[in-house]
Amino acid sequence: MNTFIEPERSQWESLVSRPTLDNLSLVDKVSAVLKAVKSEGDEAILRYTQEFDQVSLSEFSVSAEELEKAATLISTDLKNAIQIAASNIEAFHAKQSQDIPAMETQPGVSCWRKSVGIEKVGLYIPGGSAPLFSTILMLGIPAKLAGCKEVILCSPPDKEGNLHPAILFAARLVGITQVFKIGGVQAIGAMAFGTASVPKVYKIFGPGNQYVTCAKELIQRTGTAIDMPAGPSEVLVLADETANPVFVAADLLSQAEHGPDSQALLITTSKDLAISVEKEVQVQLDQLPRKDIAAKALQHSKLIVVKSMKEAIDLSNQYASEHLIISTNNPEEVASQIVNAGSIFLGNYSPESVGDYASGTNHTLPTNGYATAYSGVSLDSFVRKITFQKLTKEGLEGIAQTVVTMAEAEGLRAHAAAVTRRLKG
Ligand SMILES: NC(=O)c1ccc[n+]([C@@H]2O[C@H](COP(=O)([O-])OP(=O)(O)OC[C@H]3O[C@@H](n4cnc5c(N)ncnc54)[C@H](O)[C@@H]3O)[C@@H](O)[C@H]2O)c1
Ligand SMILES: N[C@H](CO)Cc1c[nH]c[nH+]1
Ligand SMILES: [Zn+2]
Repeated sequence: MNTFIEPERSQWESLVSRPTLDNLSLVDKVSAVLKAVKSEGDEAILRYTQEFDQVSLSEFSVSAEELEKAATLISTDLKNAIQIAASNIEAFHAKQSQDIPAMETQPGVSCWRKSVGIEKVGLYIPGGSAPLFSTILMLGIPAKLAGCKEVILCSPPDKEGNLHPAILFAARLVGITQVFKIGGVQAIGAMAFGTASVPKVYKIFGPGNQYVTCAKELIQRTGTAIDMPAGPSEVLVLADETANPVFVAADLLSQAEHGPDSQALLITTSKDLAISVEKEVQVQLDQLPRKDIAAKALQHSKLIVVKSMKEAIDLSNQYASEHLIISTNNPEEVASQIVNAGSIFLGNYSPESVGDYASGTNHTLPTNGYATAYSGVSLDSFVRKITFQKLTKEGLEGIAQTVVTMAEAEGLRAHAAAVTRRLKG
């Protein structure tokens, strides 16, 4: 890991930049794949699966037998762990439903709001460098709670042309039956445009690498909605001198191991802590099987020493991290001043990886600074909130003059007439 830095405020802008691929060539490459999937359908998917995943498939669809057999291919311990995580995620997401019962805004004017599940949704489950079956729980459980009728899933095949059995087990657990072995841009294109094998959906969910995230951003222009830009993982640890360097290093590495373009930041008021974390990261890095990936991510990760907790909070808000861990002696007080973050972990015993798997919160979160404007996935992401109103005749009489005055001021006489014609005679 790079040695710590002590920047002035004027240097902060460069600190909050992310390690992104060259945007123009990324967009060109992704657009070309999307265009081919749109015009050639399954044929283009086969070709790109060969090119990007190095596997030749004759069929993308996973059979019902394969889904059923998966339970026999993973350990009882893993099945139990997935079930405990699923139950916590379901409990937390079930609490998120937010209908507004009918209420009178003025006499005789009733308004209410109802959530209705999006009918057709597509879930992208990353699988390039690790089969992230935990993401199925994060997306499949709220989709079912929301009442989405058709839920399909795409994930990249491994070199033998298979999906990891834990992916299939988790899919079956949450009730998903349409599973496709398709990854990357071609998966996003398939779900957005529809092909002979893959149904078209109205909204696409799920995290992924920069190719996947760019494809999601581009298909929005063609009329398919997306959850949000959830790209390469990132974590920011905000710490004072009371933090434990062993825990902090472990947290930084837990996100660095996701991919070479992940980013891990420490912002601290303590130079001693920064020095200890730097040493500890090296010790722990050497013990990791994904050491090479994490080491690449650490090249653009940073240990930042600031002058005060106020500066630490300001810089953290400017960075707008996907995950923020607050390891200070007063984490609630610090958290109350955070306005930009995807998900926050308080105190010394709340490692970010607990949220990745099992505490109950969603791990599909905005990256690359989008936490300034986007929320992570929740039950809300899977519904449309339809508003309703019903007026009595007296209610319309009571509100008529307000509407007519405003409509005439906008020069929209027909709007006014839709009210007045009802009240004449
Ligand atoms: N923000 C979040 O909520 C969140 C959650 C989980 C994971 N993640 C991130 O998801 C990412 C998963 O990445 P991954 O790569 O392991 O899996 P992935 O499934 O996102 O991407 C793999 C696919 O990328 C495509 N691809 C690879 N190289 C390509 C190239 N040169 N040109 C075109 N396409 C190419 C291939 O089709 C492959 O199937 C990581 O960056 C991780 O940090 C983010
Ligand atoms: N940290 C990832 C979100 O950025 C989610 C994840 C899945 N598995 C492990 N981690
Ligand atoms: Zn993670």
